[in-house]
Amino acid sequence: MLTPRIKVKPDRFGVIVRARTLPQVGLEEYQKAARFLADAWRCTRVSVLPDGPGRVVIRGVRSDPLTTPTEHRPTGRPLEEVSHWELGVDEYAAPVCVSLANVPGVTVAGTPGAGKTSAVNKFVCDLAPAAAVQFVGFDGKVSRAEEGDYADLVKRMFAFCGDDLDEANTLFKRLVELRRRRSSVIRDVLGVKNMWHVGPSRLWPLTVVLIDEAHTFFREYKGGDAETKRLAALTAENARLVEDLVKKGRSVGILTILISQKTTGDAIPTFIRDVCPVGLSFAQKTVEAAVAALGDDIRNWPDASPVTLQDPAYVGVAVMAMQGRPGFTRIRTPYVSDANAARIAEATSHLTADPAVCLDALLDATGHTGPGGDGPDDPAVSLAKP
Ligand SMILES: Nc1ncnc2c1ncn2[C@@H]1O[C@H](COP(=O)(O)OP(=O)(O)OP(=O)(O)O)[C@@H](O)[C@H]1O
Repeated sequence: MLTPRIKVKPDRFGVIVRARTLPQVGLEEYQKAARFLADAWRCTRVSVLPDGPGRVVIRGVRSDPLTTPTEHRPTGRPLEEVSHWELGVDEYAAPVCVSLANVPGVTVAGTPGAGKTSAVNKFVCDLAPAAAVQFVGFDGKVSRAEEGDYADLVKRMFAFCGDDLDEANTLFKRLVELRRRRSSVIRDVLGVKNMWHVGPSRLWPLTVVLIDEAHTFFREYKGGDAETKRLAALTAENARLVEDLVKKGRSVGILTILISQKTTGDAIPTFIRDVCPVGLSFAQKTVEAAVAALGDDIRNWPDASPVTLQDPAYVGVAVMAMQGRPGFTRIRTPYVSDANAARIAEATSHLTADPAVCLDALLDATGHTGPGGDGPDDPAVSLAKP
């Protein structure tokens, strides 16, 4: 009998064990034994992953990281890398981080009270201290910013709009205009076709478009009277404008985050939803809602389905799908209180700037006259390199 030598590191949740494989006992045999190890070690769950050739790392958690609430107190200091979105920890307490570079859209779904607002608070608080990030907010739940979840965050937003469809339409058009201007000048001004090759900067900030209760802005109005027809035309146009932002915004540094209880096709048009590479879902009531939020594949992973997260112990737990990776990750997101979000928004409000104005400044500084500038020059001519 051979007994492998192991190295054990305990932590708050359990143990991390590093071991060598043995003749006829490889990774697969360790993995098959995981559930017996869980019983023997009195762990909630045990996973075995490769740790280089001939080595395995065994993670055993005695208390479940998913049902252990955590709180995050934002520091107010800028992140080293603004494109790193630290979401929380997975079921083995390993940090889960998503790269936002080259991501044009994110969807966040979940039943009321499941933790969406707290997740958005964290996201904004983490990025707000960077001058290279600007935010714009839409909240379909309120008429004015002071009424809702964005009452404090609005201080760090260069524009905000409530449920007024005309106002939303005007603001979406303004953002599409920014997208167009950026697309037409990016090569001349940044010297690259994709902003992520050089990273966001103060004058070319990552522009985060937060659309909460997104269905408000896209819903279909059915009816023959003139007002209903007008609203139907507005929401249809809103959908086309947001489609433009999501389909063409990636390379010019525009990230759209759509938040809605359900992300079924009637709430967020599928031509928008299906081009968002990152999807997060907090608890859901039905399999259909889970499929809308995470794609059809979630049917194949019933243990990870957000339908299983309806117990109050799972408030703040989200399931994530990432394009190009099999399976799903469950994540315990830390709670970020409104008070902390207010503190950070206030402390960083001086960094707020309209990216369109930043673009004007950048064009001026680099001697370009951008489209939409006042100069008599044909923009195509004035932007051409000598
Ligand atoms: N990550 C978390 N960890 C622990 N508790 C949380 C977490 N997120 C939220 N909560 C608790 O749940 C409550 C509701 O959360 P939140 O407002 O984020 O839900 P929501 O999904 O945005 O709801 P709604 O759709 O109604 O806006 C919070 O006040 C807080 O008490």
